[in-house]
Amino acid sequence: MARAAGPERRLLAIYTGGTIGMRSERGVLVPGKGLAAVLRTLPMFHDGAHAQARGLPEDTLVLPPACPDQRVVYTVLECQPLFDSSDMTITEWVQIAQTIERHYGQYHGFVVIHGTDTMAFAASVLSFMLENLQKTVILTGAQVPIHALWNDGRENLLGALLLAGQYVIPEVCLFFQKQLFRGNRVTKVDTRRFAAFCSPNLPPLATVGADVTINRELVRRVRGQGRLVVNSSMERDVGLLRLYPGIPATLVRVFLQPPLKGVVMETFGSGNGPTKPDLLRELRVAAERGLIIVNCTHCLQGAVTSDYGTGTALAGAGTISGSDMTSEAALAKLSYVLGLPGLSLDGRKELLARDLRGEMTPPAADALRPSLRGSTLGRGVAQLLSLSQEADDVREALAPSLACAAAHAGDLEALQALAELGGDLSLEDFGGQTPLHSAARGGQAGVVAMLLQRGLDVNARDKDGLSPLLLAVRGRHQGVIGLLRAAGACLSPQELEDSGTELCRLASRADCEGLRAWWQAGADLRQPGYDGCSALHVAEAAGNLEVAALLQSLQGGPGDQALGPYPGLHSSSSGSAAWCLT
Ligand SMILES: NC(=O)C[C@H](N)C(=O)O
Repeated sequence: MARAAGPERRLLAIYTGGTIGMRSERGVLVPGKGLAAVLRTLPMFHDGAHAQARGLPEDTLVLPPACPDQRVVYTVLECQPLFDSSDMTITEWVQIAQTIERHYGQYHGFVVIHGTDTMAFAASVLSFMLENLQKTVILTGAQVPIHALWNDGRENLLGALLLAGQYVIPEVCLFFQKQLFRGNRVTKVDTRRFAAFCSPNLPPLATVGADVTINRELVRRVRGQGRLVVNSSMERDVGLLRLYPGIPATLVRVFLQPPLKGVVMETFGSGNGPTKPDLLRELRVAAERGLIIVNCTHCLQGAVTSDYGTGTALAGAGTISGSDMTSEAALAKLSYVLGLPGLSLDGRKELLARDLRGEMTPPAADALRPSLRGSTLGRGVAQLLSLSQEADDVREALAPSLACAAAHAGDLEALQALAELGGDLSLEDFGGQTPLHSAARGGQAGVVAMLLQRGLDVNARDKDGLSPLLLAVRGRHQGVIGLLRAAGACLSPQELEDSGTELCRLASRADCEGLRAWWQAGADLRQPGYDGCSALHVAEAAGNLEVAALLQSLQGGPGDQALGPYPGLHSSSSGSAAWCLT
């Protein structure tokens, strides 16, 4: 974390709605359009003379100077429609994350103007969706509209803009009433007071008074150079169940039914609950069915412990500890972890037990990562994870090779752990291979799907010029070839030209599987070899009728049957028309 350098700091302010811009209509507050126009009239939010002298575009606002040699310049993107945050869901938060992703290169930081009612949920969800964040993202809003005479909106928004403009705090934060909190640690605690939020288990990252005080030791460090990844495939079938004295087991049973995949259970005190056998049985049955139940305390402060028999009984029924997470953070984390492709149930539970974005105080190291201890590779990753922050250089040097090894072995858990560590899964190992090459060579379809979803270059070449597709063809990994082709992989002109000789060799060996793999990758089976003969010539000359028949049936043209969107890869963009930024 550092004070940001440079004479001009550009910010994007994404206005989603909330009280800050609301107007009264027929006696009730509703979202109001035109926040940028209001800000333009307020001297604390816009220095018109400077904007004119600089020739800044019409839609760009500039703050008066906070320090002599730096200006914070910002653009307000107004969402359409605007929301009372009570109406917001993961769909809208995914769109905010994607907006940040689209504009990530153009701006130094981001402010999200949001209603306060669900701001703690929004901040938690965004913190998990935005992986490898290297820029400041601050959510803010108000209890009273900004155009009212006495309001908190001006101070909150100005503070958020100044902090995001002047400091690099690479986290999703929430700024309210002079305090900058880690977004996934907050909860709304007051319906009217300006101090609407608190962060019960983590002190503020910064406080603003006459001076700005940054709690440097609390701010998360950027790990690795990985590019921003937006995890938009969040699981929506998650729920929140608050226990109360005497809650009937039948009610719990109904709540835990499919399609629910994960539930945050708010319990008493330090994670305790009723130990009635019928209730424990319902929990056990659901957990055995694969439902993940995270135990969070309904107390504002403190953590789930194993101090009481009534708490360990819940653990015995298959619930997992949410430590000191807020329910908002636990729900968001559950949605994130369940949305990750290809992980085993144990792998998901392990991620839930681990501190991923600073959302929990890390549990004791020996309680962590049981499944990572299962293999040599997993042990290596577990050791890397436990290295102190000073060992970042070592970690960065080893991560690409470990990622390739994990991809080749199909070890999704180890890969996910590396990604969580800030490891850039698109980095090459010493041979120039990315984990996608290794997974393709190893025929690991699950890993290939996961890496493609993270946007790895499908046509990357290693130091020998080999692509993942060619490696999958050589290994005859049909599932992988299909995934790569659907994501846009194609053989290069040189590979297509060289394929003729290889096809002839396969035909001479009657290797039907190999021929099919080339066809599936888009090769033209009529391509002649070095001597001008095609694979069909070779098969006929050898009298191999089965191979000849196969070639005749396939050689109508390259195998394009796999082309078309790979389900899941592009799904996140669907529905964006329903909510867009103007
Ligand atoms: N203070 C606020 O912003 C409350 C409003 N109902 C909202 O969440 O949008």
